[in-house]
Amino acid sequence: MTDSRLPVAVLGATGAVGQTFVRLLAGHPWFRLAEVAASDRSAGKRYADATKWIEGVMPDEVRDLIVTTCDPTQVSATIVFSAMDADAAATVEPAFAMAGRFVLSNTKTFRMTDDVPLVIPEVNASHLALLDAQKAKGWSGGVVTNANCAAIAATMALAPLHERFGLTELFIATMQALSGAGYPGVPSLDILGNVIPYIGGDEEGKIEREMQKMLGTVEGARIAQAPFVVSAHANRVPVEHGHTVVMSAKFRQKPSVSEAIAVIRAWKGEIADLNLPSAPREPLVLAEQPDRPQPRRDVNAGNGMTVTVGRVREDAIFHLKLVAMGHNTIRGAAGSAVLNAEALVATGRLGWTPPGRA
Ligand SMILES: NC(=O)C1=CN([C@@H]2O[C@H](COP(=O)(O)OP(=O)(O)OC[C@H]3O[C@@H](n4cnc5c(N)ncnc54)[C@H](OP(=O)(O)O)[C@@H]3O)[C@@H](O)[C@H]2O)C=CC1
Ligand SMILES: N[C@@H](CC(=O)OP(=O)(O)O)C(=O)O
Repeated sequence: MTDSRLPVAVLGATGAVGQTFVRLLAGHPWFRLAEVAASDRSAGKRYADATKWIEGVMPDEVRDLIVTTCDPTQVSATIVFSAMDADAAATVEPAFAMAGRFVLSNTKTFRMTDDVPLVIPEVNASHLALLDAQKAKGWSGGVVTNANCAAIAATMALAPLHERFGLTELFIATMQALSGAGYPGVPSLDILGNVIPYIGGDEEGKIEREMQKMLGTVEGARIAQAPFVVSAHANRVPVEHGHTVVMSAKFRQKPSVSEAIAVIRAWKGEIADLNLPSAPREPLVLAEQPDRPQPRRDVNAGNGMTVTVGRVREDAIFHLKLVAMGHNTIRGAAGSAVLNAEALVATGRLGWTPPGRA
């Protein structure tokens, strides 16, 4: 039987996020993982030999693929997921876009570039319109990015409140899981029984900048950022998966706790009607119990694509405080990029219709 799914590629396929792509794409109804690429160190090897597989069992269909370099002359897929080292992405991702490919990138490199959309489809699928502006660079493809993993969890929780009440000030402290640091990541003797109040690579700066872009609006060839200020504290904690963010927020119009809860419960987001394969039935869930969300209990909600919110209550300095938690390598990274690709396809930007859709 012929496989009518679209062949796709993963750049940085041997890394921690790359492996999450491989797991999420195994058995995907629209996409078939056909090509894997990584650094010169891995190129030419079988994927199974080049990769130190971290979680579960490596899918059979990828084991014997030969790893190529991250070069558009070596990779033929139109949809290319990028989980590359951020410095290498600076030249590689534009080269793919120039060669007519659509790059769905996890890296920080182009997130804040004016004409590059920074997308959580439920929050701002409309920002994909920026792809039209990228044509001015001579690109026949394009680059779509997803945000920092902690910023994604926070933005999803705040999106319904911002839409209704207008966020003005946000204080946020994160408790970020170890898988966010890649593999082998933080040495065990540094993190066991410990909390590290610092995450390198300007983690706090990314959280303080990226949310305003995601919650902004399209204005021609750029995004008019949402006008709120953020103060972030990022911490590494001994949790395997799941970034927890505790937040205090102030709004143009002060919501009561019950209004805030009602707005969060009612929120479905921008893509509810598109029926995308990776979209969870509920992008946001409000936990009933007073001691949730917790990574151990809630991280796999919606196959890792649901963000769980809890502890919505009054704040004596700001207006409201709340907690949100999401899977950092699924909703915070590879799962979001796959959902972005599904949104691109479903909105007709590839001119390709997936199997089973009219
Ligand atoms: N971990 C997380 O939760 C998140 C990570 N990200 C981002 O995703 C990206 C990948 O992160 P992560 O998987 O943790 O990192 P890893 O270090 O685990 O993996 C990096 C990948 O990039 C490849 N690579 C390194 N240098 C080059 C190069 N010069 N040319 C081509 N490929 C190269 C590596 O290949 P090789 O094996 O051959 O060295 C490997 O496949 C990073 O940009 C990170 O910031 C984003 C959101 C969340
Ligand atoms: N820095 C994040 C993971 C990451 O790579 O973030 P970014 O994609 O913003 O570089 C963490 O440690 O949990």
